Order: sequence, then C-alpha cells, then structure tokens
Amino acid sequence: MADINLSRITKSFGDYRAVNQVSLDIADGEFVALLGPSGCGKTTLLRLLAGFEEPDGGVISLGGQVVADPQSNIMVTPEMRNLGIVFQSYALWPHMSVARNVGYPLEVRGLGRAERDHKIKAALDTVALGPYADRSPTELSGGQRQRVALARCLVMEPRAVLLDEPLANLDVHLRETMQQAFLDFHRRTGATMIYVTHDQAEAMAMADRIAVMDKGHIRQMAAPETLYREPADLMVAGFVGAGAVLPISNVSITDDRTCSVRLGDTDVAARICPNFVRNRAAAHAGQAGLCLRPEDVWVDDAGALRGSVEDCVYLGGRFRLSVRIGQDRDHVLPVYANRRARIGENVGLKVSDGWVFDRMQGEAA
Ligand SMILES: Nc1ncnc2c1ncn2[C@@H]1O[C@H](COP(=O)(O)OP(=O)(O)OP(=O)(O)O)[C@@H](O)[C@H]1O
Repeated sequence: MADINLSRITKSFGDYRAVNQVSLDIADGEFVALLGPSGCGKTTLLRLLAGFEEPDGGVISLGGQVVADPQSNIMVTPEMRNLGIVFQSYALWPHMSVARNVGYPLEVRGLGRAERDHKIKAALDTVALGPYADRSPTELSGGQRQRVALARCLVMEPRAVLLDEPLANLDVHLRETMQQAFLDFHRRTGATMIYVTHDQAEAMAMADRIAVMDKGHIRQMAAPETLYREPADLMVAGFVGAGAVLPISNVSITDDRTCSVRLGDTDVAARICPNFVRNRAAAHAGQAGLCLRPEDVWVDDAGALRGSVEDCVYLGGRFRLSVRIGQDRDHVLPVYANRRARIGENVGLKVSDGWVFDRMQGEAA
C-alpha cells in the first residue's frame, strides 16, 4: 500500500477544465472520499490517478514514485501503477465461477495453480464469500457481486483501491449493508482507498477524510465531522449535511474562535472561522454567513429568540420545523422540537451552536 500525492493537477477536455489545479495528499491506509455534484470532476480525477487519462499539468506520485508528470514526459501505464479499481458495474464474467473470476488476474500474470488457489481463498474469505466460490456470478445478489469485484481487486495486492460510485446500482437497504462491508474490508486489509460518490451521507459514514469537489476544484478536504461543523464556504455548507446558512450583517468578534451574532432581537453566541477573524473587514461588509444545523436549534418556550413556524415534519422521536425569524425571508431556521407545532405558531427557540464564515469565500473559483 502507498501514500498518494497529487500536485497542481489540471485536465481539460477541449476548452473545459474538468480538473483545475488539484493538490491532494493521501496517507498510506487512509480511506478518502471524493464528494461533489454531478460533473464536478470526481471520476476524471480517479481516472487520472488510475492512468486512464493523462494530466495537462501537475505531478502524480504513488508511494514516492512519480507516475505522471507531463513536463518531464513521464506517464506510467495503468497496469504498471498496480491500483485496484472497482466500478459501479461489476464487470464479472458470467460464464466463469466466482473463484475463477477472482483468480483471473493471477492467471493472466502466470501464477501457478496452488498459489492462485491460496490467494483466491484468502481474498474470498476477506469479503465473506468463501462458501460461494463455485457459484456463477449470475446466482449472486448485487451486493455479493460487488464483493466479488472487491476480492478480484484484492488478489492483485494493489497499492490502493479506487472505487467509482460502487454502490450506485444497489437499493437503499443493500447500500447500507455494503457500506459496512467496505468498512470491514478497509479495517481488515489496511488498504488505501479512494471512493468517489455524490452521496454525502455515504461519504460521511465511511471516509476518514472527504475532499469536497466543485467545478474541478477541491473546496475543502477534512474529516467528516470537521466538514459538518466547520464548512469553509457556502458550497460545502450546503452540500454536506442538513441545515441552513443565514446571511448576517451584525457580527461582533469575541476572540479568534468565537463571536456573537444578531438574530431577530437577540444576540446568539457562535463559533467563527479563524480565517474570517483575520480578515475582520469582511465581517463588517455583509459577507458573513451563519451555518445552523437542525440539532443546534430547539424549540424552548422560555427562549428569548422567537419565530413563526412555517413547516413541521415528524421524523420519529422528534419533529423538524422550519421557523422564520422576523420578516426576513432569508432568516428561516431548521429547528428540532419534542412536540408538534402548528403552522403559524409563535415559538421560543434556544440556539446552542452555530458556525460563522465568509459567504464569499471561494466564490471567484
Ligand atoms: N472524455 C471526455 N470528453 C469530454 N468531456 C468530458 C470527458 N470526461 C469528462 N468530461 C466532462 O468533464 C466534466 C467532469 O466529468 P466527471 O465525469 O469527472 O464528473 P463527475 O464529478 O464524476 O460526475 P458524475 O458524478 O456525474 O459521474 C463533465 O462536465 C464532463 O462532461
């Protein structure tokens, strides 16, 4: 297994920059998700890593070895990069048994029967498919087929495993089971894994770190809980997790981590992005945004902050409301409540947390 480094990678198709100056360091054994909306460049980045595309500029290294550097005319072929790749279509041969599908890359490499059988058994055991060795892939469920594809990738002892939306074809229930299967696989093998998805819940559930992509750029790369609690910009705040970003104009900075913001007729304490504090001018120029997650705001009849209920949905165990503060149409908060609320009801609110950042951050990108 190996660490992976991308430095200022760029790739255009005609005039369109699908990947724009992307730099990324992935540690040996790390599970990284590439997350972003359709067309943001995730698959192109994965294909550049795999060697199916050549970058226009920048350097890609695997385990310290440069595998792509157009300036120095270096372009190592996909076979020589030794990366395992799993796509959403499993690409299994229906006329071969599960065991033969898994062992086929070893046959191509010319390994002897005994060594092959040993590796096939170990790989199938890793994905908990030992008893299915003699079956045809046509007799397996979608999730089991995807696990065969993983085992086939594993027998090659790849430097890293690249996965491109591997669960996209599976139903919701099976997706959750397979997320666990991927996590078990990662724990058992210690493989470096790079997982492309546009599903933020999937990325949050599995990855050590998530790189959020938009229009060919990486907007932020961080642990899921950091992306959720401290989004760097408006795109990340909106794409990762539920909640709302309220434009606010009145921020008073307490110290380099905390501030107080004016909501309705009340002052609310919040955490503030340190970069934003450094650029104090922006805080007063109407660029501030307050990110509130639903669990940050609860109905509390004694709360000084008051608002009018616009929507009420039962989630099981609690209700999720939309509550408008004052007359401003932008100031609608996601709120949790222990009781049902009437539309139009005036409720008190308690805000326990919030994150203030520069709404204009990254907008020029
Ligand atoms: N071979 C190609 N020729 C021309 N344009 C391409 C090619 N491959 C990708 N693109 C374009 O580059 C952009 C990024 O595509 P990419 O497949 O990397 O996005 P993505 O984030 O993986 O999207 P999705 O989640 O929909 O698969 C898109 O606008 C796409 O149309």
